[in-house]
Amino acid sequence: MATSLTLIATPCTAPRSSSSFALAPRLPPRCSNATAARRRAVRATTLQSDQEPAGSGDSGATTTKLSASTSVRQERWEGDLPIEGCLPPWLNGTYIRNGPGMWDVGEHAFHHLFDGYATLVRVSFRGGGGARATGAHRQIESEAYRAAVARGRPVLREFSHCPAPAKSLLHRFGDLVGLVTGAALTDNPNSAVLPLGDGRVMCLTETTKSSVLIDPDTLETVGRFRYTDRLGGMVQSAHPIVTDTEFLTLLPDLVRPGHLVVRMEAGSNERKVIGRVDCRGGPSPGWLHSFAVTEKYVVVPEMPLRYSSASLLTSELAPFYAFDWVPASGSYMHVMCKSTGKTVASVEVPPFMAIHFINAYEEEGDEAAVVVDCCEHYGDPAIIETLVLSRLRSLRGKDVLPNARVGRFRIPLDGSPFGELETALDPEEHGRGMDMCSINPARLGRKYRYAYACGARRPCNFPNTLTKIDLVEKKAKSWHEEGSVPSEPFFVARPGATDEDDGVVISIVSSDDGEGYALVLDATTFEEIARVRFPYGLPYGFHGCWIPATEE
Ligand SMILES: CC(=O)/C=C/C=C(C)/C=C/C1=C(C)CCCC1(C)C
Ligand SMILES: CC(/C=C/C=O)=C\C=C\C=O
Ligand SMILES: [Fe+2]
Repeated sequence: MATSLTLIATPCTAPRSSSSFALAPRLPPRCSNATAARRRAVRATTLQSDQEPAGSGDSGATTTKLSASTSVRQERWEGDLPIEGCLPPWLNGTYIRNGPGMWDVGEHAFHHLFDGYATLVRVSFRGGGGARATGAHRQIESEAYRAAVARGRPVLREFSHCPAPAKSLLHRFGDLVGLVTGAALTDNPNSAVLPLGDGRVMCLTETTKSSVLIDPDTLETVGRFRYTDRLGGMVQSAHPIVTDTEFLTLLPDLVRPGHLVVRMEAGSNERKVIGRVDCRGGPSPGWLHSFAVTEKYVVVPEMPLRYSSASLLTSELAPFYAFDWVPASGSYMHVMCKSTGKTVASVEVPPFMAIHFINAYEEEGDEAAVVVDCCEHYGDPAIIETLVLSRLRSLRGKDVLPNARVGRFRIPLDGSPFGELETALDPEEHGRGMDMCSINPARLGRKYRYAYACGARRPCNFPNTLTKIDLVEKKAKSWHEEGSVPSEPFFVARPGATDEDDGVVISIVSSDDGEGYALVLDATTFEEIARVRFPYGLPYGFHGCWIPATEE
């Protein structure tokens, strides 16, 4: 059983003490900004790293006291963070990362990585002469989280967890209503965190009700994001595409298999339909965690891992939780014009399995096409099972991470019925592991050269490197530290930069020896330039965002 760490009810700024954790002198002393004052760590008063496990469940193996998949319940922590190395003078702003940091509640231990209650980690950087970093860590107070803490068990349906059916007939009727209306589904927004064009910051996952606003400074949960339209639907992409002016997302239609492509203007709460794509395979839409856009088009993927209507209606788990693997139903890619809502291409493609799309762009000329890149798992849904917590905890060091690659689709725009899928670079370049990607946002929807992702240094059971992929030279550079699990490498451009890789990459690392720190890599060289340590280990998390500081 993995240990769970509970850091509850800590004051906003907990008592400060001298740092008692090692600051490894990995970087030249002349470059260190970690003055004595800044070395002061803020220790949460209730830190109990040797606390007994909170649940018994199926999490399996014995582990070290803190690892990436150890639950850390942190109601609120804020403090100064010591910096090792040099923050670039221009790095002024806030990085926030979302993810499932709490997989145990009461006696209940969750089964899958995607089940955990949403946990935010913030690092605010002020680079240059008076460099400073402050951090924060807080649970998102979703209805699912609050109910689970109050009852000592999950009450709503999570990714791999269905609450037991009610015993009485009357309550069974209540269950049915919950299933049909979606009220029984989680609102635990543990996937992405997105600054909207109007300054609001949204966290979300794949249920529509999971869209929640947070305060980026205090990490406080502001409240549910209420869509004022009447589009309904229970499910959404966990990765809307957000720019300064708009928010684009897909709403799978589970009744009449298809997807609504919708747009919401910055400042609005009303989504408007751009168009609808009908699914080609059945019996239901393919799982849609993320999608891609080009400058003119929205690309809607349809893969053979499909929502299981039976599971959703009965609250019983399907072979892949809420999904069925239906290879015979085929794989397709659809391309919709953003301005007309017309589907301009709908092609059959080789079988694929992708959770995250990297980017897409248009190729003009005689052979006009849309090129779409994704983290592709060789058309095998086994990656879902790889992310079961007991496997993550018990198989560390075993080479059981399924192979993945940068999959590149070419979707012809001339009416041809088939699209191609090829491997964009030799997967050995990134250890045959590939997921949790980002790009320079200035290249969104345009031809691009670099992607940042988590790759593998084998043997491993989970991606354990930060990798910069050069899609032109077909090469990769990696950062790796034994026993460390880094989260998605998030690219932040230097203000005024023109080169695509002029900036830094930020990731939060959870290490086996119980450390948690934000790592800052030079995006060009992919060398470490700074790390900023938290006073205790942090659980693994998914996706991040960057909010530039406003001029003082
Ligand atoms: C964290 C991540 O990558 C994915 C999370 C997905 C979730 C929480 C999916 C939840 C769902 C249900 C609870 C039932 C309905 C279907 C579905 C949206 C998959
Ligand atoms: C951790 C993960 C997906 C997270 C969802 O947002 C996928 C990891 C895949 C491993 O290669
Ligand atoms: Fe994701």
